[in-house]
Amino acid sequence: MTDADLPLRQATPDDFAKVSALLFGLFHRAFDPATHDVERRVWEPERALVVTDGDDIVGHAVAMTRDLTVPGAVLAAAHVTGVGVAPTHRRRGLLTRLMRRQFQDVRDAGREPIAVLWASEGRIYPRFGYGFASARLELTIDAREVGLPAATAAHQLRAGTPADLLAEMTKVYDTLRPDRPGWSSRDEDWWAQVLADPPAQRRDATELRAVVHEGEGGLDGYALWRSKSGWSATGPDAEVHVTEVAAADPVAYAALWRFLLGIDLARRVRYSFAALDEPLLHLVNEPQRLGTHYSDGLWVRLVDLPGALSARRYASPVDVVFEVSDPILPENSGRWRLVGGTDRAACERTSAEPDLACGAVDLGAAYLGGTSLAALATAGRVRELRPGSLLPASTAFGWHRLPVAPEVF
Ligand SMILES: CC(=O)SCCNC(=O)CCNC(=O)[C@H](O)C(C)(C)COP(=O)(O)OP(=O)(O)OC[C@H]1O[C@@H](n2cnc3c(N)ncnc32)[C@H](O)[C@@H]1OP(=O)(O)O
Repeated sequence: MTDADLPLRQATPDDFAKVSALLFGLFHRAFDPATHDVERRVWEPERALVVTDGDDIVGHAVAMTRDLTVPGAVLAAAHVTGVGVAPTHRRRGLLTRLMRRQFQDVRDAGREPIAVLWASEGRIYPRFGYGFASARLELTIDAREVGLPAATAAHQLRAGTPADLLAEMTKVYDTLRPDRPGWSSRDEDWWAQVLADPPAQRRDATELRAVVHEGEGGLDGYALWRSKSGWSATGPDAEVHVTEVAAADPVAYAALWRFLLGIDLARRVRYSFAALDEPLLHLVNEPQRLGTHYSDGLWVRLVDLPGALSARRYASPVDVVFEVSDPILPENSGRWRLVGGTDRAACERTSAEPDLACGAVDLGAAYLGGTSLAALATAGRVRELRPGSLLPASTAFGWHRLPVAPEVF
């Protein structure tokens, strides 16, 4: 039997043990029962695909059912994860088969116009039409070298375990989510995944801790963090590892960061999910000492191109014709006229002369408003066919807030 003939099928609940063993191995993680259990809670067998070779599972990919906030809208989006092919079967086209079938399934279900993922390596997914759509800043903050303005309003911080404060955190998250491109919906199981804190993954740091903020109007922010003890020849040298900060207003945002940066005995604060337009850059008195490092984020695939382009909103009026190429999903190829603005959008096939030419991969990259069409044009990926059409389209695809995903899924 050649690899092209190996059976590819929808998973069953009983497949999870083998899928889990495959993924632990591929991602170079020692098996950990606690992680296995929490991953099982979010795994969706009916949306998982496996390739088998005899009794072995040698390939896997799953699409999780979650919503994603995009500019001006909250959309159903296939959250693709757990992609892997056994080292014994790599580079023989199994991933290609899994991706094609997954797109077909998503298209057939007709519910999700886009798919989204975190890529283990940037080289893997552009060939399948995924564009690099959001980036993030990883911060290593020199806590004693940055100052924040003093508090100006009455407020209160309440600390507890994540389990104790889950209801409060869920409330804040769901209130903020509709206006935060890159945030994914979290049901009870996803919160369990986000808060899962297996000792095997703590890397010598403490358990996860939570703090919520209450301002004059009540609950309006929270942070999740852990810390790692450290002593140097000159004294205390602990680190605070912040995993999430969410705040509904500037008072809560400043108060949470004042708390995190002021924890006694700590000298560094690490945070890996800052947006490229992170407000902290403008709050502290020494942004250089935030120790910013540019890093990756979400990759977006327009599975149903007209459905996706008409589902988001645009920062300014746009009326543009794209000539799109999409070798993997030819249904998306051809000329599309997009007319939209801040309150509505429509995208339809047209025979009109095109203004811009690009791949579906480039519209995926631009979709969340984090990668500009102008930058893609400078990189030679988007071509301006009608002079003057690029800048208004590029402005329209932007948004008032840059996308950032608060968690790796
Ligand atoms: C959303 C997520 O889950 S991200 C996690 C992705 N998984 C991992 O990184 C785990 C370790 N790696 C793997 O499991 C596998 O190597 C995979 C899944 C990345 C690739 O699976 P394969 O079955 O080997 O891929 P497949 O044979 O279909 O390759 C298709 C093409 O992509 C290329 N390709 C695949 N993986 C890579 C890679 N890691 N780097 C560069 N090119 C790659 C292949 O060379 C091939 O190119 P070609 O068509 O020009 O010959």
